[in-house]
Amino acid sequence: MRIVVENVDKTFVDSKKREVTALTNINFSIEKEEFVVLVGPSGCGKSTLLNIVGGLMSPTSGTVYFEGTNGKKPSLGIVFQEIALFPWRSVYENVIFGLEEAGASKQEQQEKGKQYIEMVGLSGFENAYPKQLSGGMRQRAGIARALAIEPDLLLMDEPFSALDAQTRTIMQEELLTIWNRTKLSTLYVTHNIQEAVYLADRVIVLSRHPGQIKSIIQIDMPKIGRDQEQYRAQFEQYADQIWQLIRHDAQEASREG
Ligand SMILES: Nc1ncnc2c1ncn2[C@@H]1O[C@H](COP(=O)(O)OP(=O)(O)OP(=O)(O)O)[C@@H](O)[C@H]1O
Repeated sequence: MRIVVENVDKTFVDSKKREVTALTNINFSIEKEEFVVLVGPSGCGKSTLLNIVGGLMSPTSGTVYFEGTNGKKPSLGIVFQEIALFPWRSVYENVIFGLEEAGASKQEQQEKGKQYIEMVGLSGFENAYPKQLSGGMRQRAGIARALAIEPDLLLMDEPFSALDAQTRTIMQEELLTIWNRTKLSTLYVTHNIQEAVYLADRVIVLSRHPGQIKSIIQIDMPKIGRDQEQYRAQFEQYADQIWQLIRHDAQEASREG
């Protein structure tokens, strides 16, 4: 499956009835099994673009289409910064939610539920409720819920940004391990450059006012082990290249608060 974003523009009307161009002339694709990261300063339109790709919002003009679906409606797994788990459902019941909705058999629900709870490292917590979990564990449950439906495309909007730095590093590592097993086409939003270089096959750098693609950078390093000593110089080069591209916009964004 390939996802194509073609000539997408998005204009909002703000509370003072002024038009705000959030995105303009956005063109890119997500190839089968590709991990694409959208990076850019605050307000450049990352979340808007992710919502448009996920069909949660329509573009003002342009299209998003899926190739190679054999006429089937593509399925999407979505993980947001603040995972909205159902508080009245246990971890297991949250994880199988999408499978229930899709009408999967009880046996399939049990098998997939077990498989993805194990994959995110939550075995033993099946019967726990969201309020009993730490922030990192809630994100794990949310990821398992998104993965359990085995979606055609995984959309992640700053999934780890509310976590402390150590938990975040661990979750990034584990996400790569999971990705290596599932090979899901993924669109991942972050404003963190290190995270982008660590995870991406390709990084799409957005600029702001209006949000448009400034550059698309292929990360030519092995997917697993980029944090090893031998890649340190290359890693820093990519990070610096991206920082130079967004520096000016990021400074402006921080002045605007
Ligand atoms: N519903 C809305 N109505 C009006 N303007 C909006 C709306 N949603 C987003 N915008 C504007 O569109 C632009 C892009 O917003 P968006 O949230 O997509 O950016 P972002 O890159 O995800 O930002 P952040 O990193 O801060 O989350 C911003 O200027 C924002 O103010």
